[in-house]
Amino acid sequence: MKPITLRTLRDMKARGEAISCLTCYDASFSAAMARAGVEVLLIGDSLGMVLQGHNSTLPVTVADMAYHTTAVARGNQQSLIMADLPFMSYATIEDTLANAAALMRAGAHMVKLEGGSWLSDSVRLMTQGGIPCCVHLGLTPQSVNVFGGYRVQGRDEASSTKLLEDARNVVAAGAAMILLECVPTDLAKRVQETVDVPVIGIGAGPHCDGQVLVVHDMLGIHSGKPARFVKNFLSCGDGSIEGAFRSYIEQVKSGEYPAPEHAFAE
Ligand SMILES: Nc1nc(=O)c2c([nH]1)NC[C@@H]1CN(c3ccc(C(=O)N[C@@H](CCC(=O)O)C(=O)O)cc3)CN21
Ligand SMILES: CC(C)C(=O)C(=O)O
Ligand SMILES: [Mg+2]
Repeated sequence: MKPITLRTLRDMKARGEAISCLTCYDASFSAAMARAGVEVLLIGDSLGMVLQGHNSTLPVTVADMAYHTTAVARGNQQSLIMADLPFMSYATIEDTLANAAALMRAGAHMVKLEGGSWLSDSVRLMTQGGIPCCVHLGLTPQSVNVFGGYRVQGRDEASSTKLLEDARNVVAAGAAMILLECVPTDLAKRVQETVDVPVIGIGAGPHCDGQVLVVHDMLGIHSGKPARFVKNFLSCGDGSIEGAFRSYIEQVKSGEYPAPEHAFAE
């Protein structure tokens, strides 16, 4: 099998084949996801919550991200590996370039940052320097204290217009992918139609070019009430973990997931 690249993903968007993405933090899960055929593995800063036990992603460091990225990269040669730049590691251009470079040296093929139009200069410089970028819009968990909780974003006219503008601007600056978290289904559809790069969604409805979930969530490991977009795929397959990954890929590609109950209608 040929390794998945950004070209593969752009071709998938063009022919309407949904892209599957899961978070991944270690070599064993990386190998299992590659065997199942998950196209994109995200070393998410959600590891601060699901691995480290913090109640937000803010304590995660670049060293933490690099450590897990190294492990995931060793686990497989097939999937596209994307790593989150953690909280406050991209507040200045100098920090952004140095920290993104550290994640690329650790084995990432691209990095993801949370924000909007203000990231344009960083995105342009990283892309020019050889670091493809995904910009995460909507519910950006590193801003939980600004939002006052994990709330759906882009629900009113002003914020949905701004989100669409942000998507246009970062793509014009060179962003190779957009990730939309917890936004109304219709807004995600407008973004997907507007930009010519793949749009991956979580709690963003069925019209995105692909879907992502935190692996712990889709295997049924969560404390308390899971978010609306979470579905347990361990109980969908043959009971094995690789079976859960295969069920996830199948349901993302067939459109069975996400169903309306996993999305925000408005
Ligand atoms: N295990 C885990 N799964 C995740 O998806 C995840 C993390 N951790 N950590 C980092 C962020 C935090 N995320 C979250 C956390 C909570 C909600 C949540 O409770 N959302 C409400 C929406 C409430 C509203 O209507 O505004 C929901 O019901 O889904 C969403 C995303 C997504 N990320
Ligand atoms: C939830 C996904 C999109 C993420 O950013 C993470 O796992 O950190
Ligand atoms: Mg993240």
